[in-house]
Amino acid sequence: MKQAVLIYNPSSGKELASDYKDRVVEVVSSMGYEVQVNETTGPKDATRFAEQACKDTIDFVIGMGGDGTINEIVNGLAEQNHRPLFSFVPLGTVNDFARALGIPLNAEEAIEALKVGKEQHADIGKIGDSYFMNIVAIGEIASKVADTSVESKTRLGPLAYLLEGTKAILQDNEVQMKITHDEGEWSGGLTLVLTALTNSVGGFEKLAPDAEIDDGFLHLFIVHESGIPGFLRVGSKLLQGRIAEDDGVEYIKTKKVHIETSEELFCNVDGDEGTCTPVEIQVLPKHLRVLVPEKLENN
Ligand SMILES: Nc1ncnc2c1ncn2[C@@H]1O[C@H](COP(=O)(O)OP(=O)(O)OP(=O)(O)O)[C@@H](O)[C@H]1O
Repeated sequence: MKQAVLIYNPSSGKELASDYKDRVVEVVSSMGYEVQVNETTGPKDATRFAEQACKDTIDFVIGMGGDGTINEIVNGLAEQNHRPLFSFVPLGTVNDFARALGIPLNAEEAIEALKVGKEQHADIGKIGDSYFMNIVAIGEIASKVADTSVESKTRLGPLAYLLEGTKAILQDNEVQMKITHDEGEWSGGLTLVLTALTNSVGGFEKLAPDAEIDDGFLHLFIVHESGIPGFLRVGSKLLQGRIAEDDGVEYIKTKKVHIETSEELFCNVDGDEGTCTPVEIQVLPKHLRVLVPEKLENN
């Protein structure tokens, strides 16, 4: 019999994971799997469970939790030779990877969608020694968003990100950066660098409208605009899905990027605090096999 492992975080979202666990087991069992359930208790548990699932040559890993849990699972899968088919039920406040993959944001619908899923390849990114599925953001704003606490995210939802981001803009701190990518180099005073794998960032799905989940590229946005007026203009272009056209933004498709900064900055990796600069970021094309709702197949 095929083997599956469910890894879920009981504290995710509005703490609804436990309510959905039994239904996931029921649905995945109906797909012909024997299902083992692993509940996380704290940081990196999901990574350890995912690594173990690979070592046990499990066929299918299902995650349930917010982007933090899904990121931890991807980190557990990424380094292993045997990488099981992967899917997940999103329970976070933002759920960027689910948006990018077309997985329903409603947990009950996402669970039912497993039954009619199709396999698709997905790129992932590597930053230093860890992996991401969605975005690395570097700059004062990015550091602030990573400061948003789990409690505050649960209470305020996406508003928490907006509040923290706005506070950071008001501080108006421009850092010197040197950015080396496949097409050359950029140096100067910068407020924000975004390195995206998908089109969905911070719950907003128009950052990189051209980005496909398996296109083999990092979509690099260098925002060299500082101050509130410039940011508002960049923000309004972003809302229209046209940020790449703004004079205050460079947009480059690259497979690798190296970023050095005049002062050490934390990188915000998939919404959480990651490593510090300097950093090297690269794409690992089609590194994961994911189960997604059928309509993505023809994209
Ligand atoms: N049982 C638990 N109780 C409390 N915290 C846990 C538990 N298990 C894991 N965690 C922590 O929860 C974190 C991830 O939370 P979650 O999956 O909700 O992501 P998130 O990034 O907060 O999601 P989002 O930002 O989309 O709401 C993990 O990094 C881990 O440290």
